[in-house]
Amino acid sequence: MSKIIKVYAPASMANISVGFDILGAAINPISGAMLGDCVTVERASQFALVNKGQFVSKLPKDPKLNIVYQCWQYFCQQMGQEQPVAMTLEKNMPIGSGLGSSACSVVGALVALNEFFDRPFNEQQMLSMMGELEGRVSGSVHYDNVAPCYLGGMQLIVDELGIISQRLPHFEDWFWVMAYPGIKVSTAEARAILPVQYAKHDCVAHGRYVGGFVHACYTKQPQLAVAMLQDNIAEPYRKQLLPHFDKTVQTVKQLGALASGISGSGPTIFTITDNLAAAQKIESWLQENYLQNTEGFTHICKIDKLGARVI
Ligand SMILES: Nc1ncnc2c1ncn2[C@@H]1O[C@H](COP(=O)(O)OP(=O)(O)OP(=O)(O)O)[C@@H](O)[C@H]1O
Ligand SMILES: N[C@@H](CCO)C(=O)O
Repeated sequence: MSKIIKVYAPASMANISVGFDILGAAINPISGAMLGDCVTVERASQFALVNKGQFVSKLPKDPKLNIVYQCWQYFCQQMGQEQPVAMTLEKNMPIGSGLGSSACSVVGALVALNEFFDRPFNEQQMLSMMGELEGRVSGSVHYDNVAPCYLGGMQLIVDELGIISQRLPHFEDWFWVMAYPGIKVSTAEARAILPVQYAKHDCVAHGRYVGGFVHACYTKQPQLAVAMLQDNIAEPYRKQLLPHFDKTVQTVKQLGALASGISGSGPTIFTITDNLAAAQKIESWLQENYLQNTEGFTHICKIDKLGARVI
């Protein structure tokens, strides 16, 4: 029987307000819906890529610009031999959503290829390849979508001593209400609007927030963690790209949100609560008020502990 590998790569939220480019988590809707891309690899005499899925029409028209094609090329280059395969991408994630859409395709493609060829690359080599590919489409190498999408859980990018990312403990009882309004924000553009330099007091505050959040996760202090979830690096500059962000944050707080922020570079927002009834109330309000068109959606999620997996 011929070998076929199919991999599911979950959506992720980068930054989580407090960790610009260094913190991210994979997410999983509690409804059981699969929020992520799937990539299939099988043997072929020449390379082929078939695209399908809800957001297939949003992919670049030139197939060589599809990041999945570039993943295959780069993977073969790193293996030192060109190996033709037939790949299928199920593009279920909207592009430019802040849910790590390109990361889903990159991670799905590289994990499927690595499994298909009996794992020529180890975890750190894989992560490094994923960062390189993500960097090609988003304007700079950052691991805060690819690392959680690949490894699952909440990931802190350390990138020292040969280790790119390590898992942080998270609060199991938190619900993450995700709302994608249906409009596109390009990561490269959302990066370009950020300042080149920050004032000393902002750097000090940022260090306090991210240090405090990591400490609170390890010492299981949810209240402190919530207080530390502040973004003084990206949110003040990016919120203009999102529909009435300040009013949305204010309203969901009144509905029971513990904290809210921009998922990745937006326009998806996340809202945290430890209460399912409040999560449902917030979700309904966001559906009515934050979605801008029929492509928008909401999901109540938990952190996905598994990351990319063969299905
Ligand atoms: N398979 C693919 N999936 C997603 N984007 C792709 C793919 N192939 C090529 N691209 C291109 O990569 C770019 C991805 O843009 P961008 O980084 O803004 O989206 P994103 O990954 O959805 O963002 P975010 O990480 O904030 O969710 C787009 O220009 C898109 O056309
Ligand atoms: N950390 C990246 C994530 C992009 O999805 C950014 O905020 O630009």
